[in-house]
Amino acid sequence: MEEEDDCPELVPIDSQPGLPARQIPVTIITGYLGAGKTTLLNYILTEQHNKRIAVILNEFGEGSALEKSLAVSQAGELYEEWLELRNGCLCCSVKDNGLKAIENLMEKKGKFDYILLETTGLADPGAVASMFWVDAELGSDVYLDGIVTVIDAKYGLQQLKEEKAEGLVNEASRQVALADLAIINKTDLVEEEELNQVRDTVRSINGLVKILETQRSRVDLCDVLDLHSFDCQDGAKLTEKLQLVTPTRPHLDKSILTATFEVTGDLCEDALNTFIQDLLWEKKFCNKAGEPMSVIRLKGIVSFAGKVHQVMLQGVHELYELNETPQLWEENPHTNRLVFIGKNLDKNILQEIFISTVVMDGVKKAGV
Ligand SMILES: Nc1nc2c(ncn2[C@@H]2O[C@H](COP(=O)(O)OP(=O)(O)OP(=O)(O)O)[C@@H](O)[C@H]2O)c(=O)[nH]1
Ligand SMILES: [Zn+2]
Repeated sequence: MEEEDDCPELVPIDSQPGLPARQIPVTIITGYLGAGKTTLLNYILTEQHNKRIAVILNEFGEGSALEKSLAVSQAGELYEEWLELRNGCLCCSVKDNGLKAIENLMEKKGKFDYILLETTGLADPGAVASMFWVDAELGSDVYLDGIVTVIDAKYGLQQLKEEKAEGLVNEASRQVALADLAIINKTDLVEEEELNQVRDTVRSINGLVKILETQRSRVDLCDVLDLHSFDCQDGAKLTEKLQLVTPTRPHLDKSILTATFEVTGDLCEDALNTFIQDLLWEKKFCNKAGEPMSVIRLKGIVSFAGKVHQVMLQGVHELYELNETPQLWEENPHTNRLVFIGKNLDKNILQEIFISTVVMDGVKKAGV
């Protein structure tokens, strides 16, 4: 009974009868060991906002003293329990993987309206992100809002350049490749010159990511929450974003980079699926050196023959989705924009294959 009292009863959000249950946004917080993820979570939880945020600290048991104190100082010995934090935030700490934690959380639906999921420093955020697409049941309750990665301004460069055995991408680079927002933290520890190098390296990997620089992970909450990085409700915004992407140059021969192209015309849907599957699954396309292209993140806006709406393409590792957006095609001819983040990418080769296999007869004129 005591325990019951510890679990705060807040007013359910979905209290209006007749309305469909609202999906809860999930933000994944990644970042190399010690970069400042927990500091960021603590900051978000104590900042003034009117959200009730549930926090999942991955591998809580093995976590740092700071992580423990977050939970312990707020609510005593409770473990895997609901804790009420300042601002009415709720915190659920789990040892388990994120999926189980979110499932548990969803049983408490109505008590929170945002989920922050901290992954361990070495985690591949792609694997965590994928579960939102693969698990249909989970997908109806929550949606992935964005992937945030925290980078240590002092050690980040070293971590991003760390060489791995042939064919492997280091964890820090993978996290940057998948991020929608990169927070370069601990700027107090570096000189301008060093900071510039970190920023340039992050940009060289991911031409799409928004970059912020912080001390003690102090960010504007609106830069972190409600990014809508994966949903297709605002197709116009994504088009705008994709237009701004510039291709990047790798900072090391084998490192990850961003390739992008624009092609006008309507696409054949089946052919696009084949193209994507050949690229993501079969790894059929190679660069000039004969190395297979490997894509970690894929984004795009495409035009299918016979569809008046723009279609959004989202890919994380081997999973991808094509979703119609509410946005109508206004420009004519239709411009397909694709952004690829990965290894061994050759934009020209990709674009040639795309034009010859996916674009329907007609214009077939390449832009950019
Ligand atoms: N100098 C400095 N130290 C910071 C800053 N932000 C965080 N720290 C310190 O860096 C250490 C690691 O921060 P955490 O937030 O625990 O990092 P984390 O990414 O959660 O670490 P793990 O969960 O162990 O991977 C702590 O001692 C923080 O106090 C900063 O901007 N400047
Ligand atoms: Zn942490």
